[in-house]
Amino acid sequence: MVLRVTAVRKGFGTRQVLRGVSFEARAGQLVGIVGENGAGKTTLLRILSGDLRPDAGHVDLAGARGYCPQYPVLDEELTMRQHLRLFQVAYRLPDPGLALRLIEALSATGYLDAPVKVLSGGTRQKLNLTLALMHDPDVVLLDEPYQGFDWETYLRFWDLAQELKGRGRTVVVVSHLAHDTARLDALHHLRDGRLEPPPAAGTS
Ligand SMILES: Nc1ncnc2c1ncn2[C@@H]1O[C@H](COP(=O)(O)OP(=O)(O)OP(=O)(O)O)[C@@H](O)[C@H]1O
Repeated sequence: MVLRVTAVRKGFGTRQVLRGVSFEARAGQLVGIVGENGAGKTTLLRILSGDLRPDAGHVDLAGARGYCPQYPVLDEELTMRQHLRLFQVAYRLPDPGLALRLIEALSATGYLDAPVKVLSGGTRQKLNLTLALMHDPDVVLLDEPYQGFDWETYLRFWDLAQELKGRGRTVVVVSHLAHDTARLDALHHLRDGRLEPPPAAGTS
């Protein structure tokens, strides 16, 4: 099992957001987590990414993770290419080849030398997604990854997700909309701080 989440709990002040979240995902699985606004999806993904500590419970994750946050954390003054360069160094990659292929697959090559401050929301999101995927992580954690995408890009996103799955990567997609469920291997609803349906007993 590449990802095992066991009885994760998290609260902010007196508000208990996650009340015992458990699920598992194998290599090559595409898992969706849906829930209403404020259900705790981002909180859960931040815990999986290591950005936030749970109050209780465990996250066991094998390999490298790639985290695409809900809101892009980009420097307005830097270009796309400069972001790729920064992350290439941070990830210690010998070359930006995969990043450039992702930018190409998302039809954003024409914006490589534009500073982020002039980019549209959808194009920022393409960069955000590329930064999460460019080191080819084993577990990909995507928070509303297709927000702002036009229809063509949305379809390309799912092609990318399928390609990652085909190469044995584990992909977790968080969304407030439960559409395109046929593309997923498993779909969990986050409701009242727990996932439904609960994992079947004895599955591994
Ligand atoms: N750092 C924080 N401090 C206090 N409360 C927080 C913090 N982060 C999240 N919350 C609260 O936790 C609850 C869940 O928030 P979260 O962002 O995880 O929901 P979500 O399911 O991702 O929502 P959305 O679909 O609107 O993005 C909300 O009530 C939110 O206000």
